[in-house]
Amino acid sequence: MIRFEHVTKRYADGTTAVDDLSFEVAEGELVTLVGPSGCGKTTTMKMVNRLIEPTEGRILLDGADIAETDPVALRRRIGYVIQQVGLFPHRTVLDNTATVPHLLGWQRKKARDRAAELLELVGLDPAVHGGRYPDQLSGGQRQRVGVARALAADPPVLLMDEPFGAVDPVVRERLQNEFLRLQSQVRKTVLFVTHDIEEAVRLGDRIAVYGNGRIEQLDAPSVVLGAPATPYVADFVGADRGLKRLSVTPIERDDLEQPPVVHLDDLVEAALSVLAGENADWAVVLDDGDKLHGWVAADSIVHANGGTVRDHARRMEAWLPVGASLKQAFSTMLQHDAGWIAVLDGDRRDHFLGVLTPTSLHGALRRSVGDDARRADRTEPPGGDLRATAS
Ligand SMILES: Nc1ncnc2c1ncn2[C@@H]1O[C@H](COP(=O)(O)OP(=O)(O)OP(=O)(O)O)[C@@H](O)[C@H]1O
Repeated sequence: MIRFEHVTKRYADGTTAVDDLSFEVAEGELVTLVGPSGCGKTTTMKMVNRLIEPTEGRILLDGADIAETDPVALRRRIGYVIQQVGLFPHRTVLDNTATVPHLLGWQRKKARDRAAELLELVGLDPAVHGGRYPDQLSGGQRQRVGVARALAADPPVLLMDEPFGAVDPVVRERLQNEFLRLQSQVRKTVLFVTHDIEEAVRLGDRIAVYGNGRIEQLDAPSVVLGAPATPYVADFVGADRGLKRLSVTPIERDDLEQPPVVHLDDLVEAALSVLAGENADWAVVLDDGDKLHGWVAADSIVHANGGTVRDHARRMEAWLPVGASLKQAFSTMLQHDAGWIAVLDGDRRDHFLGVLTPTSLHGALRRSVGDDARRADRTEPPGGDLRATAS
């Protein structure tokens, strides 16, 4: 969808801001550009909407060279969100949001309806906020309007330059989560500039780690964190990259352990024989519908005088749906002071799939490094020479 072919930008004073850059962003993909200040991220982004012209190379949008497209027409196909939102102070939030539809000549009612729809989508009530002026909003709300405005004409491409950089960390995390939810609905092709590795990892389908005008590595976040391509990348992502990996690695079914399972109405003797057969100290307890109830310990039933598991089972509150992150798994273990957590089928609520222990959690983390490295190999853009160049 967006393709950079050997793009170089040298400014008049001789600074090479971007150096022979070749990479591709697929349709519907969100690529974060991350790196220290001055490494060429913004220059890369501004070349896409022709606020800056490359010195060499070309950029293709849907296969067409953007140098041959009228810049104004081009920019109408590209939503642009920046840190200093740039809302018009004397226009209402609704009118600000409808800016591009107005420019495109939409009828007033259609443009305002679309703006109201977009405000709802970014979590602002048009009836409450639509008539306000930008200075009557919080910083986080202004950023949301910036996102709504960029999406108003439904552009296929979004460029976002540190859009959440000016708000405090709590609001920032909320905006990031909202944006992820939004992106899962609208599936735009997004280039997102940030200097914050946490943000890059959280948002990006892939992240491009910049160093001095070049991309040092372009891969899925878990690969960048698990297998940094160069010492520079390893240093940039930080010594705690293992911890960061936890938040981008989902629990998969194959990660789970299968302890013995008994049911609430099983007789105690039957449960004991299951436990003995598997040489286990405890078993997961399910109800009639195979939904998680809790667990039962061998030593709590070994001296029981008849009865069923129901009389001895304990409830288990530490559970997560499959697909939740390993970070959530770890955090749930700590929160419940539990040595394991139950993993349930997210689609069939409460349907028990298996358990995750610290050992299997570690296994999952190691498994995903290999998986992602293989996946990254398969998703190389066509044409071997178009790989992001590692210096
Ligand atoms: N108009 C200009 N003339 C000369 N040099 C420039 C110009 N604009 C940017 N540069 C230089 O180009 C390099 C890349 O700048 P760019 O703004 O792309 O970096 P960045 O990675 O986005 O940085 P930041 O995170 O600080 O915004 C820097 O060395 C910068 O000083």
